[in-house]
Amino acid sequence: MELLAIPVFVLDPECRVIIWNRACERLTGVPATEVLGTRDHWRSFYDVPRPTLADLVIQDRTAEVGALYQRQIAPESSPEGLAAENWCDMPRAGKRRYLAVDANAIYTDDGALMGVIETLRDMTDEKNAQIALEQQARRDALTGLANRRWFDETMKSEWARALRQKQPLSLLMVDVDNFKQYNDVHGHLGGDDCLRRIATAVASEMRANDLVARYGGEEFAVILPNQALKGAAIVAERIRRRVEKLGVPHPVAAGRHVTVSIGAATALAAPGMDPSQLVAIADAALYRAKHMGRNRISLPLSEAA
Ligand SMILES: Nc1nc2c(ncn2[C@@H]2O[C@H](COP(=O)(O)OP(=O)(O)OP(=O)(O)O)[C@@H](O)[C@H]2O)c(=O)[nH]1
Repeated sequence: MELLAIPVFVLDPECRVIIWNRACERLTGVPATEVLGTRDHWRSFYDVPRPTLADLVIQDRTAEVGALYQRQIAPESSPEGLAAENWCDMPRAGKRRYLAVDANAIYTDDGALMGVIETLRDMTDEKNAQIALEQQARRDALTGLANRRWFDETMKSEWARALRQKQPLSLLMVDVDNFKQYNDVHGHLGGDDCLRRIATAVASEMRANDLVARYGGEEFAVILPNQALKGAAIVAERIRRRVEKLGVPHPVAAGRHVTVSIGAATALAAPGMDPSQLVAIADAALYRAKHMGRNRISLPLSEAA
């Protein structure tokens, strides 16, 4: 076991380390001499005290795996023990790692527990590749912003959160003005370039919890969690000005520059309502902003000054 290429450690029935092989030393950056005979093995994997999978098997706490691990592998694939995957802090190795872990009990001939063997597989590269793929599938290819699917998912989860926390949820619909004429003069590729510049400008005005998405065509949507209408109007006006200041020449617009119109909406989520109503209210406000002459923001009718 010492020379196995796979990282392995073994705990005795009192959860003390009795084997910590070389590959485990390499993975964790912790020499065997430091952990053998101790119950400190968790320190090699986590910043805060918590059981490893082997501890859960020994202590018959298998019901806790779901809460403690990112992913539990179905028991059928590991009938003798437990299998799970988790992000580990790896304090001594200095680099977070995604580990696939198996923990299997070893018994004496007369059925007494001798210990539990835990094997570890570093799956960080595979996990990162999977995350990158998932992220890519949620982004709009032209602008790199969240795509419509990500927008819909976020609206749903933020709506549920707003309902739970009794916090307002705001939404901005941002639409490029007279974009058809821009395309007509600069061609579709020129239009694409303009959309990218606007996307970057809108995204630069956002805070960490906000989500900017390409809603479709030349329309963007901005989700502002925990934001009341007053704050949403301030963000909207900042975005409007930011785009105007880009100074992208427009062949026919009144100010000769590309501008956006923005409709804002805010709701205190209530049971029986759904996020599509917020989209409809913001869309109606956007329509009014267009109707009033473009390059402006508009609030829901009941809130407008
Ligand atoms: N270049 C480019 N153009 C797009 C894209 N998606 C939509 N468009 C164009 O955006 C234009 C939108 O035109 P309209 O809906 O008439 O709106 P508009 O000309 O912006 O007028 P208002 O919204 O009323 O100010 C159309 O010409 C679409 O072809 C895209 O991905 N790239």
